[in-house]
Amino acid sequence: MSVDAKIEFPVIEFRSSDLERGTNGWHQLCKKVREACETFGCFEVVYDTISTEVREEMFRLMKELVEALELEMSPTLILLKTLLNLCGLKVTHAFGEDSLKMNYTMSMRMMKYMAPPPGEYETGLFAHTDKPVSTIICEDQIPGLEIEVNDGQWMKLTNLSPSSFVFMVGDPLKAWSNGRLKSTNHKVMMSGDKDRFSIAAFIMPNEGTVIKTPKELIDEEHPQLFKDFDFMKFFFFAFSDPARRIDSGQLLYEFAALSPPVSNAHMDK
Ligand SMILES: O=C(O)CCC(=O)C(=O)O
Ligand SMILES: [Fe+2]
Repeated sequence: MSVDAKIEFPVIEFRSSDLERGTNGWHQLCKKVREACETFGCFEVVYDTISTEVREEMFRLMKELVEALELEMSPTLILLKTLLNLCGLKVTHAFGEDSLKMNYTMSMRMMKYMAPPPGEYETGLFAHTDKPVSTIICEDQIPGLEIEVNDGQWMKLTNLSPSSFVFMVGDPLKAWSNGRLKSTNHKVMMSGDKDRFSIAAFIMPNEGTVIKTPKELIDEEHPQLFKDFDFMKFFFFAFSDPARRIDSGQLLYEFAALSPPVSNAHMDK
């Protein structure tokens, strides 16, 4: 909806001839960009070097991938349920209570990790545990993802099949499962001479979702480790300023740890 018909949103054409530094065209372009940024803080970029066909193809493929990932997600949740049961955990009731049922949106992020200088081994993404409920990573066959298997021991995920995704448990799922599911510390390390591209699909529960450990997962042997918490509050906390000083894997404990753990926390609820 247009707010005021008299206000004209700046439209700036980026012609390749004007992109050469120091030319007249370059100076004029700089002036237009500066003015637009001063008045509006944004502007429309007309840049036809990237053809409409390439853009259309990119969005078509992205839609295809999103649909595939959405399909992938439901089997993954079923798999989780099965895994928990196979681990001997008495969770049949918990699921029959729909405790893992939630409404969520999937947000996606595309990443490009630049190849490091020759011969170097460089951090592409610092070590962290994921803050969404779970993540599915799709990479372009250039390895780089590493997971921490023991304290300080990193395992490189190489030789992933071209049709595989990597599923990561996030901190909220770890809290929900009373620590039984592990939210693995992971990072991206770059070596070699190729850039790496990846796409991550994050499961973000809707606002108001409370992460609550089902009572079936709490007993004398497995006291409740985390209090019930609002997912969004945890998410905002994890990306807040004070959280910067805290190790990523510790954030969940800082935010929601019950100290000491409680073996009958849910019993009378
Ligand atoms: O790019 C990757 O392989 C990992 C991305 C990741 O861990 C993240 O975005 O949380
Ligand atoms: Fe991650």
